[in-house]
Amino acid sequence: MSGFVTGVIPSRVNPDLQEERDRASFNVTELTHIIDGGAEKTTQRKRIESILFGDPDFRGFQDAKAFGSKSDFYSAMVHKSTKLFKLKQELRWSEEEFGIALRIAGQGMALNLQHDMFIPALERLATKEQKAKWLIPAKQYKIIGTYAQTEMGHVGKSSNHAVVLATLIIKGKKYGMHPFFVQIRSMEDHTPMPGIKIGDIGPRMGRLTSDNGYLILNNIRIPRENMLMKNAQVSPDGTFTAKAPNQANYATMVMVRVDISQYSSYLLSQGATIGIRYSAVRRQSKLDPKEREPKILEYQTQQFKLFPALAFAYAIFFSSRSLRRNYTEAYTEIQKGNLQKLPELHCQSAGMKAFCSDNMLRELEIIRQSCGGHGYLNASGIAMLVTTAAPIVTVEGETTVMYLQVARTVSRAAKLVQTDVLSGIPQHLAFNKNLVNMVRAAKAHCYYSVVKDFSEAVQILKASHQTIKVLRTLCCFFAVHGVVEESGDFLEEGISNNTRQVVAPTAKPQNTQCKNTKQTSTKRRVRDKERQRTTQKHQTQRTTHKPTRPMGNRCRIRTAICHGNNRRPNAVALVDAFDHRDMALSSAIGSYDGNAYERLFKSAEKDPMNNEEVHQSYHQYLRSFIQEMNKAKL
Ligand SMILES: Cc1cc2nc3c(=O)[nH]c(=O)nc-3n(C[C@H](O)[C@H](O)[C@H](O)COP(=O)(O)OP(=O)(O)OC[C@H]3O[C@@H](n4cnc5c(N)ncnc54)[C@H](O)[C@@H]3O)c2cc1C
Repeated sequence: MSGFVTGVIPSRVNPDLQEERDRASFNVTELTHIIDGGAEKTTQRKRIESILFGDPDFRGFQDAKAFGSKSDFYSAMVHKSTKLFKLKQELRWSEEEFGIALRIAGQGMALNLQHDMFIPALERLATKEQKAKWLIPAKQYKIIGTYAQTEMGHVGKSSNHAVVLATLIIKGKKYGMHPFFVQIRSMEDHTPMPGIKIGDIGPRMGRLTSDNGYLILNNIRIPRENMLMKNAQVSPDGTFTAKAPNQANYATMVMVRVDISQYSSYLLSQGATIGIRYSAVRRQSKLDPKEREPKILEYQTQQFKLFPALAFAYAIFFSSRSLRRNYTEAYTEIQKGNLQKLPELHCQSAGMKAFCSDNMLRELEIIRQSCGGHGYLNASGIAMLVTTAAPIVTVEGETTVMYLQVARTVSRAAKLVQTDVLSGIPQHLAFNKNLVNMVRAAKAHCYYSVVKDFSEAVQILKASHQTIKVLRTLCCFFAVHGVVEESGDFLEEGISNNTRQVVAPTAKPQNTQCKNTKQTSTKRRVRDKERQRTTQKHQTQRTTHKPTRPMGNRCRIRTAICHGNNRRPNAVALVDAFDHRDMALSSAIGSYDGNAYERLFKSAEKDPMNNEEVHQSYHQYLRSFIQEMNKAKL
């Protein structure tokens, strides 16, 4: 009997989903181990998951997420955060274990900034003596802190201390932004310190659980010793000495950008799991009038929506893991006083932060729409992912601004600015005139880097032939997807004069695709040299060119990708490999057993609106209104 009627969720896996799993051509557990970083890391993660989801306080939050006021959410999250901090101490979790717990325990934890920014800022910016004074109490949760760089958006209700980034002025001379350690609330009763105005930033889109606040410092005197002086010092007589370039003061932001890149792949992998599992159990409309309604995953258009998202999730995963390695290496050097790699790291992390979060948000919204009406429900899990992801493109460096930082080192964009400057346009105007091209160049550069990282990761992977084959196919798909999406640029640049050149996969699915991608990137390398020579020719082509119907070709290529590579059989297995527990996904339509409708119904029943058959508003307003209308003689 259906769970709709009995209110019971079947214990069996939905046969439609099982059918997809049975088709997989590779070992899912092997890929899970690769994602976790080894079999022992999978065991470690599962142990932490069991601790967290075995605790009713963490389980109960799944419902609070769906029903409740902003204040309820915040309270639930403060409770959850403090509980997690205590667990860290009681179970003596390492930083790595705690990082896993933070990722799994949920998005938007109220006190996340303590570990995301406050402690890292003290670690990176404080002197040895300052660390003894503030870092140790922060790690013991004796003080709760935030990181306040922009005017609004940091922790408002929870924190009692802040690392404030402010302009240092000595005797009227400005020395740039520097970090200061400031007490913002009383340690006795949590009231704001004199001269401090602090509060919640107000209703916002999603993120109901996090504590975003405003902070105003009015005539606050911060003692000289409270400037975090690892990178620059001010002596009692006002002498300023810099030990490192000012960029070093943004080391915390670089670290957070690396975190965001990795977190983006995590959120997108959750979204892809929900979208693909749901599409395997949802049947709708007719393809063949004689057959039953197909799974929506059968539709090419549905594959168009979901497979790029899946490829992005894997691509960003491998690339951000490589960025993490680079960061760890560079940070070790930085700690030894060698700051040589800092500018490169700054640029890399800015580009990856923008690329990963930007694409994650776009793909999540596509997945949400691919779930039809249920994608609109909180119970789907996907709607919550979109609102969680939305501010990530803005925090720690807004996407465009980040891309522009990358563009400053992209040679083609620099040439465009240079050409304008040489023609007599003032530099700032030349810069502004080329901003759109610069962002496009930065995006292309980032896409290329992610493809490169992904393919290098697959090349050195020690795994079975089947698993490597699946990942290689996914990597090729991701590369070709980028070419297709930007086919206009490829045509314009003369890299391809007809996008049909990359349609070849239909004939020879995987190898030909890789070859074409390789050819394309080789052509890209020689593009700059050729560009000047061919400019004249292109101009002639553009004016005399017969339209090549790029949109038609674009569709054909995407069809070829989805079909030719025959990736469909592995779609469910590829998302299963992320191994998201149902508790972590918090999705009625994306659960492992695929019993979407029963879970949706059960979730709707939990809505407090359904506690009574007849809502109080009927007695208050509706009944009298209906009666009045019935009496009225019209
Ligand atoms: C949820 C959330 C949490 C946050 N947490 C913190 C926190 O803990 N600590 C903290 O200090 N801050 C925090 N912030 C603030 C956040 O860091 C900033 O909002 C972010 O850096 C963007 O800056 P902005 O709001 O000033 O946007 P703006 O810089 O004003 O951007 C607005 C628009 O102008 C464009 N623009 C700006 N500059 C340029 C340029 N040079 N060239 C071209 N276009 C440009 C942008 O592309 C964008 O389209 C948080 C914000 C949010 C939403």
